[in-house]
Amino acid sequence: MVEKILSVKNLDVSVPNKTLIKSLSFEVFTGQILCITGDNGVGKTTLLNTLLGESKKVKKISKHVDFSVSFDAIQVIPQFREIDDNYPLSVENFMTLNLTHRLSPWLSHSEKALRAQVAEWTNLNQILKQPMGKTSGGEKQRAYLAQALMAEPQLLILDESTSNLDRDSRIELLRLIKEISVSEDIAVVFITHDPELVAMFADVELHIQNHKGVIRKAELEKGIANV
Ligand SMILES: Nc1ncnc2c1ncn2[C@@H]1O[C@H](COP(=O)(O)OP(=O)(O)OP(=O)(O)O)[C@@H](O)[C@H]1O
Repeated sequence: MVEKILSVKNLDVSVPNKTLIKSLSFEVFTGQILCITGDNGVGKTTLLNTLLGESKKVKKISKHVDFSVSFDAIQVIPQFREIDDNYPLSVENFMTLNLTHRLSPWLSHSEKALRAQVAEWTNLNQILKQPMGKTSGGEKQRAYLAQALMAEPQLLILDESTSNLDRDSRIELLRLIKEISVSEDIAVVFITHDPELVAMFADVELHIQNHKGVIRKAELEKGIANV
């Protein structure tokens, strides 16, 4: 069932002494990918940080930002991070690194079952025992996605997470995310500069220009069928 996860109404996005985006309004729903686009410096990452700040507040009194989920239900996958070639942790151990509610050093049956499910979704089964340092760029981003999915999020946020990947890996990552968002009812917010990915995968595009956000529908008919 489609559910509204976030509603933003007339929000001003600012940094000290400067308003970057004025009176921004949009909504985010489960099973959908919202792409946020716009030139460098228009305020996309600042918008994201503003929203995350609101989601952390215990008393939700903002007139402008209404989350139907708590901060714990939100996972962020940032831009590609450097992992040293000698980083020894295996892909499967990396996936469970952030499980916070563990009472013992061992995984429970349900955590193992979830890890197996997530490894299948993210196409990591063949490399679970491989050290993260020996994985490719695309495999690393899928491992970050898997780590985020282990938290069973309702909202997944990707900030330029594909920018260091080659075209095939970018498309594969987004195709997986699209499938998972639909099957697991996860809302996705994807900040990107890549028009091809927007055309293929966005359900809605929020384009920021001249301090304003404009909603554009992606041309879905050009979409996944052509991949
Ligand atoms: N804490 C801060 N104090 C002052 N200015 C800031 C601060 N944080 C960001 N800025 C400025 O605000 C503007 C928007 O930055 P932001 O990173 O949100 O843009 P962006 O749209 O995500 O850009 P990019 O596509 O390059 O990542 C930039 O000019 C940046 O220098």
